[in-house]
Amino acid sequence: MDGRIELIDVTKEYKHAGSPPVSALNCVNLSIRQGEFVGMVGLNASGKTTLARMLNGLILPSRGKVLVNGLDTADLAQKKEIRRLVGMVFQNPDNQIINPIVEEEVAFAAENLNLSPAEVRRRVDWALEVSGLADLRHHAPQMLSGGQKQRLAVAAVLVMQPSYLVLDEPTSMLDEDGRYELIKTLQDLNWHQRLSIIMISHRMEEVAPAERIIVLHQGTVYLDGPPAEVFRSPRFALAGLKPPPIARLTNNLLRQGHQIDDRIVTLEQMVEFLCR
Ligand SMILES: Nc1ncnc2c1ncn2[C@@H]1O[C@H](COP(=O)(O)OP(=O)(O)OP(=O)(O)O)[C@@H](O)[C@H]1O
Repeated sequence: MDGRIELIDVTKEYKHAGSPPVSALNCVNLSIRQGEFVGMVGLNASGKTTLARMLNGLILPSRGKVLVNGLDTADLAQKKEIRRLVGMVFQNPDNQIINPIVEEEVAFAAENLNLSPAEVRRRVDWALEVSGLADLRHHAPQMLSGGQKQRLAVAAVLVMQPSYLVLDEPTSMLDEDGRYELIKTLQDLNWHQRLSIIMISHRMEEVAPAERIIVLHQGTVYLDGPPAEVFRSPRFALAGLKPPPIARLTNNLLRQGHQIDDRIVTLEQMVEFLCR
């Protein structure tokens, strides 16, 4: 049976002595299948980071349950396996990299899994290859560009052979080239390795290639569906969000009566359509 992450009636309240509780998530129900590419968007403070960190048990629900392939994130005995199944990549790669050489950084996580040296080597070679870093394996991480560092953070998670990769605004510190390379790497991992990608971003053009977009608004799942439907929904604007330029172009053309595939939301899809 295919795996999935399930959130069942999940509520999260942050409590600090002396202040009223802050409600970050309200009764969220979600199911993310293994192999899906999900973009998660929403205004500041809508609950995205809280939800992302719940997916591998970094944050536990105040009420409700999070199940990863059936394992409860609140069950301490499952913590190690859940952290292996659900890899996390954060905003700033500099905060995640601790080893002086690229391949040592990638090997580090695998060495903690009690694998044979041959298996560690095999996984490191594979992770560097699929992250496009094979030629940089002997470099010092601080010599890498922002985009390369972020792909190193991805490679360091991949050696654990996760089923899900959760990325919290991974491109926010990258330039355009770095963003493009990272998104391309994530798409390849999703297509070729069937790795689930769950990516938070403020840039709609980055989540447009996903197969599903989840919009969080005031701690609830406000919209959930294929990108074209989500971007066209009146609720998308009500959540304070603006579709990416190509989705707006497609909608304008449709409104003017042009014959165009209404699912087009990315530049690549538009180019393919026009060249057909
Ligand atoms: N550790 C915490 N203690 C108290 N309140 C918190 C804590 N972490 C988050 N919050 C509050 O929970 C709500 C949701 O925050 P969260 O960081 O999950 O939102 P977000 O959508 O990721 O925001 P952003 O886009 O700004 O990163 C906000 O009101 C935030 O202030």
